[in-house]
Amino acid sequence: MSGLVVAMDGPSGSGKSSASRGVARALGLRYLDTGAMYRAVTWWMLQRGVNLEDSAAVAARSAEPVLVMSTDPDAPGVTVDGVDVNGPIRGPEVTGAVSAVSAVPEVRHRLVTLQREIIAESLPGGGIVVEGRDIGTVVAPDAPVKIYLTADAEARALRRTAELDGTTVEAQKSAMARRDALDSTRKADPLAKAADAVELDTTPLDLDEVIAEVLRLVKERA
Ligand SMILES: Nc1ncnc2c1ncn2[C@@H]1O[C@H](COP(=O)(O)OP(=O)(O)O)[C@@H](O)[C@H]1O
Ligand SMILES: Nc1ccn([C@H]2C[C@H](O)[C@@H](COP(=O)(O)OP(=O)(O)O)O2)c(=O)n1
Repeated sequence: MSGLVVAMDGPSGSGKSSASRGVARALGLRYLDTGAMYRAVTWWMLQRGVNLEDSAAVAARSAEPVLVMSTDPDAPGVTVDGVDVNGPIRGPEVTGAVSAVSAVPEVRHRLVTLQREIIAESLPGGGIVVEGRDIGTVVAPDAPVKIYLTADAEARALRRTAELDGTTVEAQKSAMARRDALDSTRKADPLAKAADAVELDTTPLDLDEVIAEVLRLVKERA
């Protein structure tokens, strides 16, 4: 029995996680947050004192962290070497370092392999909504539904600021612009819209409207 894969890509704050979880819930699918995987590896590298400026040092240890993902859209999460890291991976230290770690080809190769295994395991149960930066282009290029979410920089910064303590819209805007630039220009698997992805600008939409539009696209395409 074949299942459905919905690929959801886009920059930080475009609404990927919220929309993907909502769509997975509505369709009874699993949900995979690939950004949490890059964040968890980054947390592990920082814990071990690996010099993140040295891509060879990151590559040399990239096979060590053992990640276990929860794909329940009501309780998503990640453990690394058995440690629940769902709090720390959202902190400023990991957020500031994750682009450097995710630019290392060995890290990407390992995580893309793991992501494809998780996708394959979900198919007999109906399928999965997978969100990240390279899902429609690299991880699941055959996904029948590919969405590229965007929102303008001000809206994305406002959304992130509302989630985090002790930050301002301006600080978020510049941190997000820096991360977008690093994620977009890396050689391996850059943030890019797949040619066959549908672009959805979420700036004027609330979350329910975004979910409804994605569900409409799933109905039309899958
Ligand atoms: N369409 C929307 N309108 C307003 N706020 C939104 C919308 N989509 C998501 N949000 C809020 O914006 C924040 C970032 O959304 P998230 O789904 O984490 O984005 P991403 O995964 O792309 O970084 C969250 O607090 C979320 O509740
Ligand atoms: N498929 C993916 C997912 C995330 N990444 C990288 C790039 C991002 O800056 C970080 C963190 O991703 P995450 O989706 O958690 O970021 P946001 O929640 O959107 O701020 O990981 C990636 O390179 N490839």
